[in-house]
Amino acid sequence: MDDEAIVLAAPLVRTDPHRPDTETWLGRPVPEGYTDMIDQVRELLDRLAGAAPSAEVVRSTTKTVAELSAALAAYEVDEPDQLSGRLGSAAGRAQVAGPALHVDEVDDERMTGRVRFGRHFLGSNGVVHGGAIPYLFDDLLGRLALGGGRPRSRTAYLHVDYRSVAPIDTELRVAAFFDREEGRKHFLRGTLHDGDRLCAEATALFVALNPGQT
Ligand SMILES: CCCCC/C=C\C/C=C\C/C=C\C/C=C\CCCC(=O)SCCNC(=O)CCNC(=O)[C@H](O)C(C)(C)COP(=O)(O)OP(=O)(O)OC[C@H]1O[C@@H](n2cnc3c(N)ncnc32)[C@H](O)[C@@H]1OP(=O)(O)O
Repeated sequence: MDDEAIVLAAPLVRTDPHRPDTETWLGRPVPEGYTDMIDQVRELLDRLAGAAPSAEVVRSTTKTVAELSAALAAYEVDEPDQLSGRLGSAAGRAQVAGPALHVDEVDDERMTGRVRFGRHFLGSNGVVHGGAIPYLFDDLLGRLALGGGRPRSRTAYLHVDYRSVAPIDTELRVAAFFDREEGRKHFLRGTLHDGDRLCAEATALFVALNPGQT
């Protein structure tokens, strides 16, 4: 079984995966508090984006962040052992490059959830940066592409239509649908809503990798 199949086995049930008490990655326990640490880093990125600090605060923050980087550098691991981005049941897979996506319901053909883009993802005028939305869809649709026991696949194209602005600091709804497959080609579609208002929708092709294809 490949790594993705192992990870996805856990979240493919009706669940509220936010802040799981315990989680394992490839049979190993995830350190207690790991997702809390990721949440704090998300908060830090939001605060950083929104702050115009004094020179004194800039100096002390720079020092503190450098110390944190050094502490984590001592625990650097190779890709197979990385936790960030690999925790399928954590918000946003514990990957701060993207927003904290919470999956609420998932089956083989459909996935629904919630997402909140913080200040870190601000473009302008209180609206999410246009580049953050394809990231969200790639992640959302990529997860569903791997569902249902389907083989590993890669995004071949991702088309995003921006229908109306997506506000930051607002809980938005996401949905993903597995539309059809034609051989190795898997066609998926996704939506992002603010209440009843459609903010963006996406269509994507994921191509299943051949055995041994890297
Ligand atoms: C990143 C996550 C890592 C996870 C690690 C482990 C655990 C994590 C836990 C959970 C993970 C959960 C979810 C994952 C979340 C997100 C997923 C993100 C996925 C990505 O973000 S991944 C990076 C971006 N992605 C690329 O980096 C692709 C670069 N590219 C290629 O790697 C090749 O290009 C490939 C493989 C796509 C195809 O190559 P190939 O040689 O295998 O196959 P071929 O070219 O023959 O295409 C076969 C048929 O698809 C048609 N086709 C192909 N491309 C097309 C296009 N653009 N438009 C229209 N049709 C197209 C052909 O026309 C033919 O169609 P036909 O058979 O009908 O002729």
